[in-house]
Amino acid sequence: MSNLIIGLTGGIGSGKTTVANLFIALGVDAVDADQVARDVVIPGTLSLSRIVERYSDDILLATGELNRAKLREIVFNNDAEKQWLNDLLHPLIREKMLRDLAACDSPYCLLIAPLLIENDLTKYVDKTLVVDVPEEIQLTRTLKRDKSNETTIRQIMKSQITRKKRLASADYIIDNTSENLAVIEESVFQLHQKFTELASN
Ligand SMILES: CC(C)(COP(=O)(O)OP(=O)(O)OC[C@H]1O[C@@H](n2cnc3c(N)ncnc32)[C@H](O)[C@@H]1O)[C@@H](O)C(=O)NCCC(=O)NCCS
Ligand SMILES: Nc1ncnc2c1ncn2[C@@H]1O[C@H](COP(=O)(O)OP(=O)(O)OP(=O)(O)O)[C@@H](O)[C@H]1O
Repeated sequence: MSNLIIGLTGGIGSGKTTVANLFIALGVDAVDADQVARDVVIPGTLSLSRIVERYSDDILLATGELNRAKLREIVFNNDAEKQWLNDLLHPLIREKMLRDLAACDSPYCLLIAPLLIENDLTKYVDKTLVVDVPEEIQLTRTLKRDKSNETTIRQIMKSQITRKKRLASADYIIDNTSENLAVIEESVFQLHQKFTELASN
């Protein structure tokens, strides 16, 4: 169990994974809620059967895995379906995430969670680190990365807390606007030293 848990959050496409990978390269253990969300719907799980019951086999890829792109289009364009999926998955995600966090043993560890503030997961962390970029950058980077469309991405952004409220909940902020990775690496390194010191006190 680590001495200190840092909650790393940010809106869709803000750069949570990019920033988290820089901490991981420095030897920091991390639990990624997006990865946990994938783990709880692998073939053979009860949750995947519930999803198939609701949307039929059409929601699966030929491999039997969840067609995530298809479910993304459904839930982020229909609030009731999004609520149904959140109610199904969030308790399972929370349980596995807490188990994985207890197994971390670097001096401090990261909980990477896009909905850290929205889902009141801040109670499980000691400090909140927000990865921040302007909304237009979130949109352009996500569109470039995913085979999605602008309407869906804007819907996802709308279903998350506003940038202003997220920043107001932050103990620390990483500005991820620069496209020069060395700049981001330097911010991460400064924070790593601060967190290592906090964890040793
Ligand atoms: C709908 C799904 C299958 C789409 O999968 P896809 O691979 O396209 O996206 P991925 O899971 O990588 O999520 C991408 C980003 O979308 C945003 N996002 C995902 N789920 C949600 C949600 N329920 N509410 C708001 N934003 C969300 C986050 O910023 C996340 O980082 C997937 O997002 C999902 O299962 N969501 C429900 C579980 C959840 O809330 N996951 C977030 C971590 S707690
Ligand atoms: N500083 C940066 N400069 C240029 N591109 C970046 C930068 N940071 C991240 N990206 C790119 O932007 C996209 C989104 O970044 P990333 O996947 O790290 O965000 P995320 O917050 O984890 O996203 P999601 O919420 O969707 O899981 C990726 O394609 C990534 O390579």
